[in-house]
Amino acid sequence: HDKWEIDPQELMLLEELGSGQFGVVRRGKWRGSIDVAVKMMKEGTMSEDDFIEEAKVMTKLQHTNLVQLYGVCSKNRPIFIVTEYMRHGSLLNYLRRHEQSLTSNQGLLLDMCIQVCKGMAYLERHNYIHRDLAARNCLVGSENIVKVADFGLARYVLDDQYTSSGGSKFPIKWAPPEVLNYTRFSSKSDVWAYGVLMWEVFTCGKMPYGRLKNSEVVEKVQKGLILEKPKTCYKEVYDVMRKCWSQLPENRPSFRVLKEQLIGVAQRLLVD
Ligand SMILES: Cn1cc(-c2ccnc(-n3ncc4cc(C(C)(C)C)cc(F)c4c3=O)c2CO)cc(Nc2ccncn2)c1=O
Repeated sequence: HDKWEIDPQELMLLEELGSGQFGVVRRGKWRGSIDVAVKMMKEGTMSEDDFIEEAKVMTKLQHTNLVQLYGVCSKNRPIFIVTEYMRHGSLLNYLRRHEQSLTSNQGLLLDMCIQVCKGMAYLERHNYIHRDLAARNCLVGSENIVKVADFGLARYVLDDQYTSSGGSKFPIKWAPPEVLNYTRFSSKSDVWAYGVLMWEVFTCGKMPYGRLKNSEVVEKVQKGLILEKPKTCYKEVYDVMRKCWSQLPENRPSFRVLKEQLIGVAQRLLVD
């Protein structure tokens, strides 16, 4: 019996949560009581057989700061991807909606960054690359818990506007030089994206590089321009962001090291 295969008859579909890269996502109940989110994969958006194979691995990735994949309904079309439900939606929307109360709460902003870092350190330990880490791809649950979502799914997107670095949907503003030039993804390219995510958190959801066009961002990033320090951000926190934006991947810290550094900063800042 394939543990990762979910019987659709055990699912009750409720309201729509939004439509992501692959089509409509709805809230649901699994086996009567478990809150889930169900992605109903629009035909032609994903290389489904490859994903179904990978789902066996993904269901084994379990951490409090990762949105848990419960399984898939792959026996009929469209396939369903069933995950844990996070009641407050994307971190990006959460930051923008709560800007007033968050700007004065550096401790909470830093805690959110540390939670994402813990989830990413777990993926790094399992040699798992996210490929599209950003505040829009993290989710918020009860008691300000933050989890990383949709890790690894970028590999199965069929839309080449998203997959090729020249495409209109490629996340240029979260990409390091080696990804812009050679689409060379690694945990160190996830670290660069994590630095941009920290900037998003401390600006409560501003767009990185403002209204600069993607082509202008590519040019500036390759010249070594980096995002400016957010107004409400301690210098020690900005120093950590800057390390994530080292031009060379080997000069960026690992998520394991980042986690220790950020916890250290939190202890120093929150004692005073
Ligand atoms: C698990 N989950 C998923 C979503 C939800 C809803 C719609 N689209 C998405 N998204 N968003 C982004 C996304 C991105 C990708 C890349 C391959 C990385 C590009 C692949 C996806 F498959 C998705 C997806 O499905 C999500 C994220 O997977 C919303 C939740 N919760 C709420 C709660 C209240 N209001 C709105 N959403 C929730 O708990």
